[in-house]
Formats: sequence, C-alpha cells, structure tokens
Amino acid sequence: MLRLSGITKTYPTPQGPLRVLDSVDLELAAGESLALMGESGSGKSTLLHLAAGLDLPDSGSVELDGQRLSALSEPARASLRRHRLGLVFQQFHLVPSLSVRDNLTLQARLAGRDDRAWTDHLLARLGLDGLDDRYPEQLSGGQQQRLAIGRALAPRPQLLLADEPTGNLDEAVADQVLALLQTLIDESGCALLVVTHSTRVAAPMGRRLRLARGRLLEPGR
Ligand SMILES: Nc1ncnc2c1ncn2[C@@H]1O[C@H](COP(=O)(O)OP(=O)(O)OP(=O)(O)O)[C@@H](O)[C@H]1O
Repeated sequence: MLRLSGITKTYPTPQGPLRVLDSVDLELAAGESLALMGESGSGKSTLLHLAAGLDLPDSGSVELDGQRLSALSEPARASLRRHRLGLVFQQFHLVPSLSVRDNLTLQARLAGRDDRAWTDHLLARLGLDGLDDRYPEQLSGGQQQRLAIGRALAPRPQLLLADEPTGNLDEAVADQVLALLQTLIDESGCALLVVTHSTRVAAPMGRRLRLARGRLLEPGR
C-alpha cells in the first residue's frame, strides 16, 4: 500500500543543512494501522508530507499502491491524493462558507465518489446528523475534528494520514474522537498512519515506531 525506501530529507537552514530523515524505510500494508511517535522536531510531519506526496525526498522513493510519487507530475500526485488518500491535520482546515454536509462531501465529490448512503452513515457515526446545515463556526472543537475525519473518509480512501488528529482537543473529547476514528477505519478497511506525541493515541494502533535522529526505531530503543 505505502512503501518508503531509503528516504533522506534535508532542509537548508541558516546554520547549514539539517538532515531530518536519514535512509528511512517504512512499509504499511492495506488495512494496517501505525503510530509514528518522536520528539518535537524529530521529522514526523516531514515524513507524513512525503508519504502524501506533498513534498518529495532528496533521495529514496515513496510508492503508493506501486506508483512511485517522484515519477508523477504534481497534478498526477494531486489526483492520486484525491482518490487514494485521506488527510487529517491538527488544524481542521474546514471550509467556513460550506455547511457541515458540504464540507463532508467536498473531497468525495472531487474524487467522483459522492455516495449519499456512506455520507449519511458517516454523519450519524460522527454524531453530526441533524447538524447538516450548520457551518463549521457553529460547531465545537470536537465536532469540527470529527467532521474533518469524516471529510477525509468520505471518498473511501485506502490510506488515512493523520497528523496529531486529536492534538487540539481535551482528553475526554480526544478519547471519543480516537475511538470513532478506530471504528471507522475498521469499518472501511482503510490503512492508518498517525503521527502523535500521545501514548494514548498510539496504544490502540497495530504498530508503533519512533523517529529519532533521522531514523525509525521500535519503541523503547
Ligand atoms: N521547510 C523547512 N525548512 C527548514 N527546516 C524545516 C522545514 N520544515 C521543517 N523543518 C525542520 O525540520 C525538523 C523536523 O520538522 P517536523 O515538522 O517534521 O517535526 P515533527 O516531528 O513533526 O515536530 P512536531 O512534533 O513539533 O510537529 C524541525 O527541526 C523543523 O524545524
């Protein structure tokens, strides 16, 4: 499903080049869940951006469903993202001028996969049924985050990439959102790569890896 091979990424900084990822290998099979942990600045978001083809590595390859991202044009990578990936960030990035339902279906429509029954199911699952006509500013933080998760899952992606999906929520709401995310992932058979500082978020994932000094390690090493 997702394969990163020998990924190296260096950023230029005033102090000289900063090597954030150093020959990183990672494979994620269909339906698998993986938590990527590590200290602030260890390169977790960088890895997630590379996995999504939002940025390209200096060397090494990222393959999504057997397609090498660096061999694709930017529009082709955007199309692949639209059809295969769901993205959830700590900032919800909802569209303020669109209703709850339209926010939820936006990505699905762009991917040509707007399925009313699945949308209704998601709205109910997310506890947002009855709120279809509201706008994001009329929702609580937890509701907005649930909507962002629903939007990512609406086109039925094969892989969900989530960067601190509960980072903006208090613990009780975060637990609810997390349980929901897990249920929806199980229902849809989607693989999940979640970047998190939180051991609570990481605990239920099938695998946990830690990024340190540019390398991926098993936890505890
Ligand atoms: N565009 C950039 N230019 C220069 N340095 C960058 C750039 N993007 C990230 N960095 C640096 O690369 C390192 C890794 O950043 P990254 O955001 O991937 O870390 P992270 O593990 O996700 O951190 P956090 O947990 O704080 O979000 C940091 O030292 C950061 O300052």
